[in-house]
Amino acid sequence: MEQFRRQRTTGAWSDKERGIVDQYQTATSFAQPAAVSGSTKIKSRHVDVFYGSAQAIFDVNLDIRDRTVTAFIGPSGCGKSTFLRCLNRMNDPIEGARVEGEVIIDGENVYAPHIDPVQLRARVGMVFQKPNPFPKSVYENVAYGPRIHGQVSSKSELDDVVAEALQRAGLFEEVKDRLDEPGTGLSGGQQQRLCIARAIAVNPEVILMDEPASALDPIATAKIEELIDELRRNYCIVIVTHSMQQAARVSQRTAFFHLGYLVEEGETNQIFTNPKDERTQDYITGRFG
Ligand SMILES: Nc1ncnc2c1ncn2[C@@H]1O[C@H](COP(=O)(O)OP(=O)(O)OP(=O)(O)O)[C@@H](O)[C@H]1O
Repeated sequence: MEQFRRQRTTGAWSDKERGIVDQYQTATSFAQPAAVSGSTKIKSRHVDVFYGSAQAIFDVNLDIRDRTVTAFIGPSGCGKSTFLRCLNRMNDPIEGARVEGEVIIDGENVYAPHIDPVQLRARVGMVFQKPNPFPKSVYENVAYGPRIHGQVSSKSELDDVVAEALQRAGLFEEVKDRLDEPGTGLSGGQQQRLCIARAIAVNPEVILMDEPASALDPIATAKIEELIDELRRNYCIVIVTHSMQQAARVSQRTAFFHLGYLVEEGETNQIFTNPKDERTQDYITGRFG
């Protein structure tokens, strides 16, 4: 614990701040001891985003590691979701939205003219705040992606892909006798795990999660967090969260955004216990947000 008791670079912690930081430390149940050793999967370079004439993201340069959970935190409206959507071109369909700069995944700029956004979104899947299963069966929700992307050649192969995705999403045991029932009939937490299974089924490399547990109760949230911790063994995961405790629990790296700028990025422990920038310090200790 001693390493967490050092002074921050911008001055000594007050007792109140120290208490808050200690809470993050206690909240950190499984993510922190993990190695933060994944190679760089995604690089953003000079990314600006505009909605019409209003600029929402300013010159963001960020390296995101593979097999690591990176949390985006920051006050409401600071641009977390906007920047997350840049990573799989989900801003493209928004009228008036314009992205400048480069997002490079495995050495290739995803904004290059030859990139097909639909194929990109299979490689870089997304899970939203509100679970949004299709109005189809549990099975069809998961089978849809592999089928339209032509990734399977027979029904039995599709059955295997569906079962494996449900297993990886920690849902198979709960739904194996309900595969033909509507996905919308599952509980909120199960629906969110179904959406994660749907994302996994097309064999992505990156999973983006925009506040994936904010509509869920604490038990369902805990299951999603455990699942995220499990999934990072195989995927690059980026999660937007309003909960700093959640960021501390699930992520190994954290990026703090403020007013459209990336203020600071680093190991989650460092961001929460020894931030370099006073704005990060003020945010994590609740001075604004
Ligand atoms: N579709 C849109 N059209 C116009 N402006 C938008 C749009 N989406 C977001 N914005 C603006 O861009 C800025 C960043 O919003 P964004 O939703 O990315 O922030 P955020 O940090 O994710 O916020 P929150 O935590 O409240 O979800 C805000 O000023 C917001 O009003």
